[in-house]
Amino acid sequence: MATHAYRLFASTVLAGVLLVWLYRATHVPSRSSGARWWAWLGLSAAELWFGFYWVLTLSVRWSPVYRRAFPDQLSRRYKEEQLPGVDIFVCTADPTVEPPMLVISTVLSVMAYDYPQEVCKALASILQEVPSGAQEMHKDLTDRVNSVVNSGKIPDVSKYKLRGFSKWSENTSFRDHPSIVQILIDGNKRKATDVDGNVLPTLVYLAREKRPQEHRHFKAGSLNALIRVSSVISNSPVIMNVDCDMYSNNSGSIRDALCFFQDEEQSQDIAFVQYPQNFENVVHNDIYGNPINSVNEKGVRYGCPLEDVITGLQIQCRGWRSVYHNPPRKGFLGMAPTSLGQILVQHKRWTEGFLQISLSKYSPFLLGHRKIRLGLQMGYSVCGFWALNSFPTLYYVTIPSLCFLNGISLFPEITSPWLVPFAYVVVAAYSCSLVESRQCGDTAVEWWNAQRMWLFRRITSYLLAAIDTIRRMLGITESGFTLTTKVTDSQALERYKKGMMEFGSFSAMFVIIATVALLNLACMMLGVAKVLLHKGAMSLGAMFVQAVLCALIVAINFPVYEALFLRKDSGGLPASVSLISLCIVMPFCILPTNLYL
Ligand SMILES: O=c1ccn([C@@H]2O[C@H](COP(=O)(O)OP(=O)(O)O[C@H]3O[C@H](CO)[C@@H](O)[C@H](O)[C@H]3O)[C@@H](O)[C@H]2O)c(=O)[nH]1
Ligand SMILES: [Mn+2]
Repeated sequence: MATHAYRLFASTVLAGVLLVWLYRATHVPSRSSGARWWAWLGLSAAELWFGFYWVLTLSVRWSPVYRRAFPDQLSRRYKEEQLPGVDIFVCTADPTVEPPMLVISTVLSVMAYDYPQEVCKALASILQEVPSGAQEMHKDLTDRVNSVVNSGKIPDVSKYKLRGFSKWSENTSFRDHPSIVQILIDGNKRKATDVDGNVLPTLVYLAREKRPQEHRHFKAGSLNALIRVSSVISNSPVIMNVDCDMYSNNSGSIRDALCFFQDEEQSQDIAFVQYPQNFENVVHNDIYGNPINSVNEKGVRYGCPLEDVITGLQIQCRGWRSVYHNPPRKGFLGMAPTSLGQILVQHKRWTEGFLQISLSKYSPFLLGHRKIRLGLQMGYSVCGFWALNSFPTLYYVTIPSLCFLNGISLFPEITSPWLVPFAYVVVAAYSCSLVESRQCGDTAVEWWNAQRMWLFRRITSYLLAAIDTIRRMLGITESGFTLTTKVTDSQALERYKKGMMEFGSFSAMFVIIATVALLNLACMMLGVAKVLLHKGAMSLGAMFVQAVLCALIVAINFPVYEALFLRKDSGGLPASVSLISLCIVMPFCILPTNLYL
């Protein structure tokens, strides 16, 4: 029922989009109008893209599938010893941005799964650059781990017990060391139990070999190293991958996932089950509009910072299917970045990875041709083309406002019937997004914050990702994996909890954000003043849409003005950012349009 209602609604929006395109095509101003003609052309291109992109997004809403696991049925059908072995991989790459205590908590959480340990020998592998005493559950564990991290040396007592760690000698370094494998708990040899007598799973520590001249292939390299070790130690048929910042929140998740893998009808085709990325540290009315959905899966490809997506796509193209499982009790809880800079950098990495995939032979349309359904190809492309949204969005939040300032009208007048499709498309699209947010449990404020982040991401992360992808294709730069920082300083955390946006240091991304915000503020104030002074309020009719658009951009940018002018704390925008954006905005306010458009 809901699906049919959505399809009907989507058809009306499509009609609106077509009418908008029709208006653009039939009302083109004469070439002699100069600036207006150019601005019109750009706006038509932007709207053409937005319409096309909206059609792509239909694919993920057209026929949704809802899954439920019945773990009781699983227990009824399979005896404990018939259940397949499961190996759990936890990767970590850098002890400064990923504190070992965080990694240890994640490892402990996955060791606590409700799953027959004797049978499955759940292998929790830690891939870590510095040694740590992960299995020691003493009350002074934190101190000891931290002292190992700070000194970079393992105490002799551990060396004696755990000989693998002795390979961390004076001569090894972060980027240059042999493979180190240490079985911390061996479920095979003796019955390893915790203080309460519960059986513990096998726990293995692996630091893969690293040499300065060899490419590490980021997380994909880690996972493949873990797969090799696991094939020797346990050779379990099922692998589970958890990021070091994503701890288990439900001891039943393995059994839930197995319901799909063991399903009598569908299991033959199912290669991976993914759980959504949920975050624990997100506060009420989160300023950044988290959570961000991503995936966890198995099987790994190199050559792209989005190893998960490219591998998942390849698996699908080989005829396998996947399951997205989003149970009411969250399977995993992770750490969301709590500063704007971190979030934007994380999104830049994702966007760049997606665009790389879309432009390569692994593009969902090329690789997936005749192998996966069109809907799935489109679904992949929704993220695949994130980057391409940057140019039309940047255009839409600058040019109409500048034209407003200069008295150039680009939209139907307030009295024109052509205004209806524009208004309908915008109101319909945003109401739909608000309803979806509310259904996911977000508050209206969170939705509003998410719209702001949507704008920021498009004009910064997406834009820089597009530019860097072009640079990479020209051979100027190489792509990298910028780890998301998992430590936040306490003052910044306090500000986050109060719902303040964290800017802080200088960044080109902040310059773009501040410039767009300032430009719109200037256009709105000067534009309204001009209309009132010279032409009277009646003339606002021709500019109505642009005035509203400009005012909305100003409204959504409120935290930016705060950070530019009002805030005194260290999370505000640095003076250098304000200065540069002012210097960019000034000329546009003074010069007549004909000179730059
Ligand atoms: O060179 C690297 C870089 C990262 N990692 C690990 O990869 C995981 C994810 O890294 P993180 O910095 O937390 O990135 P996120 O953006 O939070 O991760 C999302 O995006 C990644 C792809 O970009 C996916 O691999 C993740 O599953 C997904 O949660 C962590 O366990 C890291 O330790 C490595 O092992 N080696
Ligand atoms: Mn992460």
